[in-house]
Amino acid sequence: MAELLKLDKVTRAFSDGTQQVMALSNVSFSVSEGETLAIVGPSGSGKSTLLSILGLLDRGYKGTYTISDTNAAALDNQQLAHLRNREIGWVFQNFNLISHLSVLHNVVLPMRYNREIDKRAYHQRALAVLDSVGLKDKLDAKPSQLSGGQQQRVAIARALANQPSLVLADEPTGNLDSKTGNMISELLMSLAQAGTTVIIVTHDDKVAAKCDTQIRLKDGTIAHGE
Ligand SMILES: Nc1ncnc2c1ncn2[C@@H]1O[C@H](COP(=O)(O)OP(=O)(O)OP(=O)(O)O)[C@@H](O)[C@H]1O
Repeated sequence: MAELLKLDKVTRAFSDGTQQVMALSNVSFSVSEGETLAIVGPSGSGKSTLLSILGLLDRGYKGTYTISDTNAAALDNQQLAHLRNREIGWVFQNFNLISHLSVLHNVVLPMRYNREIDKRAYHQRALAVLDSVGLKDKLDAKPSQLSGGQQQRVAIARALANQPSLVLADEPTGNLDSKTGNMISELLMSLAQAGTTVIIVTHDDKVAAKCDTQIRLKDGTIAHGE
């Protein structure tokens, strides 16, 4: 499979006023189209920092991040926002659905920021992704009327609305019981079979083991052979 993204010697330092914290040091790896990757490691090892860079939310790093043949550092804020909206879908631990919007309208929302999609196609596309996660019969429900697993499936449908090449999931099973978490991780794995790259930050070894590749961070570097 072709390469989707590549980090080359990515380093991210934060200053707390008196001293520098190296959140990431010289991190290099690449991920292919349709690959599933788990990022694991203890608290403070740099997982969130890495996810922010991969998600084009943080540009304060040194080194090179290339996604879809584009060097992220060469883009201005508007180009970055465009690339983010087109290429990346997010899934969070707490689902982050909009409580006053129906399931259907939560999924339509990201399309409203995508000028490449005709307004007339919104509903049809939302229906198709909701069908693919098994929630076609919950279109008018509000998030609070759904179980945690159903809410996460809506969130996955929303992440897919713009047909991204990359889905970034931050502890997607962290708020779910193990059976529901297993279903959600299987659903995320199935996205990769359709060619979407899936990167999951997780504390759950069972989720990590399902991924093609695991990266273990330790003090901001990739730990090998542990
Ligand atoms: N905005 C910031 N300012 C200062 N230091 C930061 C900032 N963001 C992260 N750090 C530091 O960088 C290091 C890595 O943090 P990060 O949040 O990436 O770890 P993590 O592996 O995601 O942790 P957790 O599992 O607890 O979420 C930590 O030492 C953290 O204190």
